[in-house]
Amino acid sequence: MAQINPSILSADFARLAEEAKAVEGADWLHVDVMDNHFVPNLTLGVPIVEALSKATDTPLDCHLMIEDADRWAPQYVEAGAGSVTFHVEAAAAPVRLAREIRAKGARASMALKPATPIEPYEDLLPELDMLLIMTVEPGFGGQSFLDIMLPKIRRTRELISKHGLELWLQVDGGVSATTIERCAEAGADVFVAGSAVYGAGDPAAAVRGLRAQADAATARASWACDH
Ligand SMILES: O=C(CO)[C@@H](O)[C@H](O)COP(=O)(O)O
Repeated sequence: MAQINPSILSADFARLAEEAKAVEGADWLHVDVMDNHFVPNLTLGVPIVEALSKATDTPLDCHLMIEDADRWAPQYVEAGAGSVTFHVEAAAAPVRLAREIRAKGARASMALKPATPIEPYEDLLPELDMLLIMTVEPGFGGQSFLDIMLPKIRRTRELISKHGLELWLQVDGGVSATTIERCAEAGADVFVAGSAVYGAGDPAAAVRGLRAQADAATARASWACDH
């Protein structure tokens, strides 16, 4: 079944605990950590992740858009994240870092900006629990989905199948009722949605609607048949 991870970047930061509860029923809560260096925006850090992990039963999927990921990522596991995503562009030693995240008890995930190809990282895939393909330039919610990322999603799904991996394939940026089916058909199975969830009148219903659309699209997709 498709997983839907609401991004709290689109939530009301003054009411984070309530906003987390508003999407209970989602698979994970996506937490965007930005340092104003790796991306031109600044959000939150370890203390808020620690507080959020106590405020909700939904596991936290922390997406680190920060420099010096090797130093900081393990601290997010200690703060209570169940999954930690670092950007390959910001990690000096991605294999060592993925192993450290797993050894500390979280799922290890690596993200690629739109201009970063997947092919140089094929041999790293067995070290990961999830691969995140950014479908916008990281930094802000509410941007338009980049259709030109669909071939990268397809190629990544082929690599996952070729190696027989259980790796989850996440997409993030501009995912909505109008784009989620294309992502699912291309091979994504984990969907981050910010404005499409928190901009809806009923965020929990928006999660259910997106999941139903993604499941229907996956059922039609050829990649899912040999899964
Ligand atoms: O990481 C990011 C942006 O850098 C995302 O998680 C956005 O927060 C998604 O927001 P929408 O595009 O779904 O509004």
